[in-house]
Amino acid sequence: MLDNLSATKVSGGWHKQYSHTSTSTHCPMRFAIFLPPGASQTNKVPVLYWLSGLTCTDENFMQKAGAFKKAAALGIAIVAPDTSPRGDTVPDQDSYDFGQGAGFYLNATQAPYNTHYNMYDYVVNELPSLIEQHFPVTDKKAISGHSMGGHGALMIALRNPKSYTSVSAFSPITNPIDCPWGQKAFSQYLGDDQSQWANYDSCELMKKAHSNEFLPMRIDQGDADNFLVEQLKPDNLTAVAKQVNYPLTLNMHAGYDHSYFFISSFIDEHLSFHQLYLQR
Ligand SMILES: N[C@@H](CCC(=O)N[C@@H](CS)C(=O)NCC(=O)O)C(=O)O
Repeated sequence: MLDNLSATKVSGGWHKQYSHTSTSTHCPMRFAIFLPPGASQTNKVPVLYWLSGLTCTDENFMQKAGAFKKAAALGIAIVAPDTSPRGDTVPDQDSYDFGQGAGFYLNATQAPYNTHYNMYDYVVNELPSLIEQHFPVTDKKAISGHSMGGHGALMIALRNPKSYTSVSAFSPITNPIDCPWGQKAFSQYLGDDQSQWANYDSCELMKKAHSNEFLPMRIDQGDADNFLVEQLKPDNLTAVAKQVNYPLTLNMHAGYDHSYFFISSFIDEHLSFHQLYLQR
C-alpha cells in the first residue's frame, strides 16, 4: 500500500512523494516520482531511476537538479528512492558516510545491518515492480546517480544489464573496494571476506561483463571535486573499460565540484542520453 505524502505540479507534470512499508528493508521507505505531462494509462512513459549520494533523501535530486523541464519535454518519469532504510529500529552510526543515509545500494550480510540494509533488493526488484503496478509507466528503465548513488547505478546496471537500457553517473565512486568510503561501508555491511565485496564493485563487475550485454554508459566528473582523487577514481573504471572494450564515455569538466550545482549543469544531457535508448 502506498501512502501519498505530497503532490506538487511542476513543469506541466507532477512531483509526488510516497511512503510504504518495504519487504526488502523491513521499515517504512519514502520515494519521490516525477510524472511528465500527459502520462496516463493510455500513454505510459519510461522511467529513469535516480540514486542519490551520502546524506541524501528522496528530496536532494528533486529539489536541486533542475531536471523537470527536460524530463517533461522528453516524456520521461523519474523515480528517486531514499539512500537507506531509516527509523528508530534501524541500526545507525554517528557518521555521515555509514548507516542511515549511506546504504551503498547493497544487501548487508552482517548483523546488525542485515535485517534492514537491503537497498540492492529494494532498488533492483521491489521499487520497480511497485512503480509499474501503481503508475502509468512502461517497463523500460534507465538508471543514473551521484557519488554513492553513481556507484549504485553503475553496479546495478552491470549486474542487471537486461533490466536497463542505459546507465549514467555524476561523480561516481567507481571502485569502492579501493577507496575509504567503500572500504568502511563494505567491511561493516559485508564483513571481512573481500571476495564478497567484488559483487558490488563496478571495476570488478566490468571485468566480467559479457560483450553482448554491454550497456551505453556515460559518466560526468568535475575536476575541482574534493573527492576525486581519494574516493571516486574514475580512471580506475576507464582503464577496465579500455581493457574489455566497454562503451563508457567519461566527460571531465574543468572547475566543477561535487555538488548539485554540477549535476544541474549537465542533467539535461544525461536525460537526452537516456532518451536515445528508452525510446527504442
Ligand atoms: N560534505 C558532505 C559530504 C557528503 C556529500 O557531499 N554528499 C553529497 C553526495 S556524496 C550530496 O549530495 N550531499 C547533499 C546535497 O548536496 O544536497 C557532508 O559532510 O555532509
